Amino acid sequence: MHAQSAGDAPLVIGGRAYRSRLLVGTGKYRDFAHTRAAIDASGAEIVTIAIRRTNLGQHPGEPNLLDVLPPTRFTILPNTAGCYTADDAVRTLRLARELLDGHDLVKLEVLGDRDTLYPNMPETLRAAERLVKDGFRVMVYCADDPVQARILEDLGCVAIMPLASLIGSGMGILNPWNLGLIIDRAKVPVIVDAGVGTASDAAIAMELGCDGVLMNTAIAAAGDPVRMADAMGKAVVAGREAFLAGRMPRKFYGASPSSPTSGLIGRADGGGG
Ligand SMILES: CC(=O)[C@@H](O)[C@H](O)COP(=O)(O)O
Repeated sequence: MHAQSAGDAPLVIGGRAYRSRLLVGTGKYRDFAHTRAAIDASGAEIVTIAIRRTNLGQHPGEPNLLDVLPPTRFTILPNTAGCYTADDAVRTLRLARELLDGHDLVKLEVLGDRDTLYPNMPETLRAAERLVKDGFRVMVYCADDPVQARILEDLGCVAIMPLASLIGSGMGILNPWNLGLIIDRAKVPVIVDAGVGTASDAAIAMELGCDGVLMNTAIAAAGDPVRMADAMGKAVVAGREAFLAGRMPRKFYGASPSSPTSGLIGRADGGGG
């Protein structure tokens, strides 16, 4: 387990506190054993599972991911990967609630097209409204649009999850300014979801003030997923520490010597550098 930043509050989502601010996916691994090994190395406590692609008991007799990731140990976050309409997403999460004995913390994603996997925001808003009314605690994958993010929060979503870049692209954070606007306004946790490629991306998300980071491909598709998972866990803690510490002000195109400039031996001009 990667240490929580000293003196930091836990991440609270839907009324439950977590020490780790790294959330991970479960897809794209060679087998369930590798999935578990990488998740253990990441220190993540919340793991998201694509209900349409993973057996959680809907296919009796086949390997069940819950045997490898027991809900007694992990918070299971069913997600609607592969859903393109609000109807599909709502139906999928109702199935998940049945399979998981009434579990109601879910990740909503309604995709807009098969090339970009960009969120379809009108359908996402429709689904979020229905799910919240139906008693779900909804964490929602969304565009990095501050207005849409605020509408989702007003609808009652428990976490806002803007993309860093396209799902599976590993392109990192393409619009830190929009993320900053979302973070400044949100009263629920903001968790960057999708597009993280390497540890520095995760650290930057946390330095920006995100409450957490969700990722899958950067770990599962790494040369050594267990090692990358460990690196991601450390990066999230390091980024959070830097955010809490408060970065120095930037000096755009203005240097400032890092050593004293007065009283230098044998120099009348102060030197510097
Ligand atoms: C696992 C999951 O929920 C994905 O839909 C998510 O958006 C992660 O994206 P990356 O694979 O780019 O990390």
